[in-house]
Amino acid sequence: MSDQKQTDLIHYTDSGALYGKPGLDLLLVETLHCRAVIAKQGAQLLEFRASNREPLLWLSPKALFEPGKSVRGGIPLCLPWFGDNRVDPTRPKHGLVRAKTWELAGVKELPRGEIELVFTYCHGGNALFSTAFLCEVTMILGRELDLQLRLENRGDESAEFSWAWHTYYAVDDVREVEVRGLENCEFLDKTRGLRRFTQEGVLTFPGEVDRVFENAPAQQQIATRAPIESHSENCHSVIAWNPGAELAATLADVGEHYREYVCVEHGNAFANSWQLAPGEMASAALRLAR
Ligand SMILES: O=P(O)(O)OC[C@H]1O[C@H](O)[C@H](O)[C@@H](O)[C@@H]1O
Repeated sequence: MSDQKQTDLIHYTDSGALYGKPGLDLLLVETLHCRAVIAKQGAQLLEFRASNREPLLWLSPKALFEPGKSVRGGIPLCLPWFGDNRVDPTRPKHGLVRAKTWELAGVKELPRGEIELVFTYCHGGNALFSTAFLCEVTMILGRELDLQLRLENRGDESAEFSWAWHTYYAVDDVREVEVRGLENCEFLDKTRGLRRFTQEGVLTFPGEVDRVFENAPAQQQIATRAPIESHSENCHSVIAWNPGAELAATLADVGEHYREYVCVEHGNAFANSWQLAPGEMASAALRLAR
């Protein structure tokens, strides 16, 4: 692919130019198939919309674009731990990589016109997470969205990694959304001290919902106007979250907008966390379509 083509399809821009809030470097991808915006911080997809389709992702109108802080919306990647750190809860929630600047290691136009972007982040090992690791995220931006994760333990001891693609889907009203594909599955309820329950029927969001499904099925459907299909490979945990009105009012970058999204996150957390030996590599994938 020529450099010219590369610059035609990908624009290097920033959050000041796109959202009127300077702070983060962004990539804007516009092709016949789709439009996407990605922050180099966290390799975080902020927007994705297939041509003539509804936007897949929600980006908060109150989002902040501050270096070192995850942006509210799109698909932040939580890694190397999901949620509170189990050893030391004072460590940042959801791990480290969502607030770090990643390297754009590859850009390719595929034969059918999809754009493939490869981002890498290398952690050297520090007081927050002692094991060194290499993380690679590949995004294939076409009519559908394909995400792939490769994670390698580069340390000299075995370590536990828990992680999730923390996807914020755009919906008309979360109170009318149904998530299908989790019926009869057990979940840990984060709003009730992580006690275990069984999901009776489809999952709905009448108020605050924060549920961790371990050993979850590979496919879900978010039933709303213009339904969303998710298909994962080697992602055994699904986390469903919406804060509801009361909790949202305490989140400066959500507030009254909580009805506009639902999070259905895919990864490997809690009982599904990855234990990787030195030099061991693991991978997973997620395909999303609307
Ligand atoms: O506000 P954040 O750190 O991005 O976390 C947002 C949410 O992420 C996950 O869905 C967790 O299960 C929730 O407990 C958490 O509130």
